[in-house]
Amino acid sequence: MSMQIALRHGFADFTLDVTFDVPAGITVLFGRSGSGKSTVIRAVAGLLHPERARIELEGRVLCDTAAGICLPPHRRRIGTIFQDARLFPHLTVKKNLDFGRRFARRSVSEREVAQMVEMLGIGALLDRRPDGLSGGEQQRVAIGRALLSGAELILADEPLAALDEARKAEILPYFERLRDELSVPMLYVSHSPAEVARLATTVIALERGKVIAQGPATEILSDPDVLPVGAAGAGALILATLKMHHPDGVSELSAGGAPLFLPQVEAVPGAELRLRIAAHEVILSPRRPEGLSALNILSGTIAELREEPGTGVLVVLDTPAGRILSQITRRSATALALREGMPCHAVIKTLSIARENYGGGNPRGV
Ligand SMILES: Nc1ncnc2c1ncn2[C@@H]1O[C@H](COP(=O)(O)OP(=O)(O)OP(=O)(O)O)[C@@H](O)[C@H]1O
Repeated sequence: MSMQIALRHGFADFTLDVTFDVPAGITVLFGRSGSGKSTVIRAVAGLLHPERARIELEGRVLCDTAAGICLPPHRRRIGTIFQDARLFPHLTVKKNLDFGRRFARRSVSEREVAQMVEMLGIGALLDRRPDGLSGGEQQRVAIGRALLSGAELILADEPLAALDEARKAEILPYFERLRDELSVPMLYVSHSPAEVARLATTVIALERGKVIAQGPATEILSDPDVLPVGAAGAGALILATLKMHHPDGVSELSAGGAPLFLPQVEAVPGAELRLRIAAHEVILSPRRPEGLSALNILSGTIAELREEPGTGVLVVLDTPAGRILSQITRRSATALALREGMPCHAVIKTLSIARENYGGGNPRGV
């Protein structure tokens, strides 16, 4: 399953000019406000007629301006999930799901519906109407409706933006399941680094209407050239395997052979997890620290020192667990005489890796 997108469209003060592929899994369009994310979504959905475009989904041409082809939205076989669920208020959850099915291009069996209902945890809601559901529940129904329409691609335009933190935490695992258990690719818009780290298989980073980087999430998020949200949002994404739960409530993981400790992780030993480690949470020490309360020490080599506007320095450390970013002051960098190629140790407090910063599933970008 894949999609190829090449788009060019100009507004008075803005030109979008992008070319990228959407492979299996979740491809996150990531970038600051005004970088062009929604314009891409609208063009792919068929809600905006671009000046020049070629969009192909599974070998089907949805839009080829050179050939005068531009299919209307209802012929694209694309399901869309917006910030607000946009369910029909007068219909029950079951009828809302049936509505998606009615417009499916292929017949969707009762078994498929039952699987989807189970996957999204909405079985108990089927006879209820949308106004009695929480925002997170409504969004899960909207996802079900989009998937049951027989869509070959799901567009998700900031689907969590209108939810509070508790509802976001409730719905993120469902997106993880869709990513890992379904073959339908998803193009997902977000400007939250934590959300990108948790969900993205592939990241397309946009800036002023151009793609500035694209590739597997682990590479793009650890690349100091790609900080669409600014240095303050910098953080690395590393992959780890859960080893065991200790009786004192700490879970032990292994990241590239290096041990890491987190507060009780809700997963079984052997599970693969992705961890986002924010750059401002990482302390550096040229010598291996001893006698600290912090449990996680990753040893590595400084790959790059990058001056940031203001007083900061972003340090890129290569470790067996992957690239780690650390945001420190220029004063600290000078005091520690940090330089590229130097061995260094990253100290990460166990509690600084918050629940919303780790998630399970297929993180390797396949
Ligand atoms: N219909 C329009 N007419 C003129 N300019 C537009 C139009 N739609 C979008 N733009 C401009 O195109 C640029 C990109 O907008 P777009 O909504 O795609 O960005 P975005 O990355 O989705 O932003 P956000 O995260 O705030 O939603 C902005 O400068 C915006 O003002």
